[in-house]
Amino acid sequence: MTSNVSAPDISERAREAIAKVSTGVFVDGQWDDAASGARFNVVNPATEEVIATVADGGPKDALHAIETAGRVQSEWARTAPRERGEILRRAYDLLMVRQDELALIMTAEMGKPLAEAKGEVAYAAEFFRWFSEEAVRIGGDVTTTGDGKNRILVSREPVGPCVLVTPWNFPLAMGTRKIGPAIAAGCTIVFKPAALTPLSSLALADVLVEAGLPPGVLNIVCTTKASSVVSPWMSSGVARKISFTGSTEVGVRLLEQAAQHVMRSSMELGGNAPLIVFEDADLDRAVEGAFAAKMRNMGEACTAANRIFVQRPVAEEFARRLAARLGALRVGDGLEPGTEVGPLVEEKALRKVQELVDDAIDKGAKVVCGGNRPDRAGYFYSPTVLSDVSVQADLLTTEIFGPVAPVIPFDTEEEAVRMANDTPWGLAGYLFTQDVDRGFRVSEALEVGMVGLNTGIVSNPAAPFGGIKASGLGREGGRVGIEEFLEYKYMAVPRA
Ligand SMILES: O=CCCC(=O)O
Repeated sequence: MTSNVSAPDISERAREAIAKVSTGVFVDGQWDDAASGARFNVVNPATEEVIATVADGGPKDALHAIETAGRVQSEWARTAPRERGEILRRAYDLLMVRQDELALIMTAEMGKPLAEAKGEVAYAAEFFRWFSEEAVRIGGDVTTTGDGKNRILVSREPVGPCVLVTPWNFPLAMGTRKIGPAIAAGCTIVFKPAALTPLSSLALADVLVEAGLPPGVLNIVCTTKASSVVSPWMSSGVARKISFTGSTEVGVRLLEQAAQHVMRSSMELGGNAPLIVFEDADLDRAVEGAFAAKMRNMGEACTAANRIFVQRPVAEEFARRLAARLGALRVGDGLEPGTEVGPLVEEKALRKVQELVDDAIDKGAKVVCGGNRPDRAGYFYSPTVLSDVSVQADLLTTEIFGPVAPVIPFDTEEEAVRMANDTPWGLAGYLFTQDVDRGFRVSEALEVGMVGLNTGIVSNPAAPFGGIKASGLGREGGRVGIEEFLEYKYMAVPRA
């Protein structure tokens, strides 16, 4: 990254940007303290310093938010689609105008390097642009019954008030990917962002207000006790839909709660993505693809390549080249110019990564690069490549969520596909081959919702993002993204 701004200036600009963020509970267009008056700390994972405090919401705040969303729903559903689309389009423009400022906030609260944070702001904004275009294309259908006696008029209506719960790893984009289609469809929202990264979401509220979103359509409650806010929403009988991104364990609990009120549910849950490199692959391309699939967001992505299977004749060479790529990366505070790998989000995450690597080494893995913590404050872990990883190693059955690339050799295509599918998860998978038939054959055999064929990136606002098996239900983005927020209604009208 090139920059003519020195590190202290950037930290100062980050402080100024954070100081502008409203840090209360946001309900009915008003910012308030939490009913309990409690606040919690937001910590910069690179420096371990407190950078802000945020209102720590609880059940009272949650009830106020869901009642508001319920009260405003029918009026909001009647707004012109073009009006909803234009609010989203203005919000897209505002996000892009504030790209630098939002990136500074994101890097300070979450750790990703500034260049990646800017990339995420653009990615997040694109969901608003995409759904601004979808708002005016909510179609219907007119047909006739088979016996010719009735007309069938099919219309699409907003599903109703939505509970949106997002994770810390993409603090802005996971919000816009849910808020965009909800607004486009005419749904009101109660939204709980992750407690580790609330500032980006709170800044987004200000953007939407400036873009003209009416009071009560979006209500935000941050909290350190997720169930004290989300459970009242789920049991309110007012919320008609839950859209959650996070762990499979929490997703299952939310589905149980959703079942009590038969709520529509979209779940974007964990992953354990396989990445397969066949001996006929263009190895440079495979290394770059594996690098992207592993190192995007420091490995803290549900799409991250968690298990890299490489055909035996090229396994050693591939591991060597990948290690050369990862080992050369500059690790540091995301706000420092030139940083390519930031810290992990919190100490717990760091400990987990360290334990997984130690376990793999105990079970015979060789460290090709990394395998340790750099000697500095903050939750840093060195980019790591492990080769000859045993299938018994815990990191092959656990979402690593860190910059660790385990390389596992294989002999045959059947063996690679069998190992790739040997997991309860099914979010993303990647493969590298120059054989067209094999490319399609293996893509079709992988039990996942998304395949990268000779590419390490699958995420795009125009694509239906989501998984199968324990990785979730429903899709976000693409043409189908808005469907998750719409219900069908049909009228039968006699043709007499
Ligand atoms: O962690 C989930 C990845 C999200 C994305 O790639 O859009």
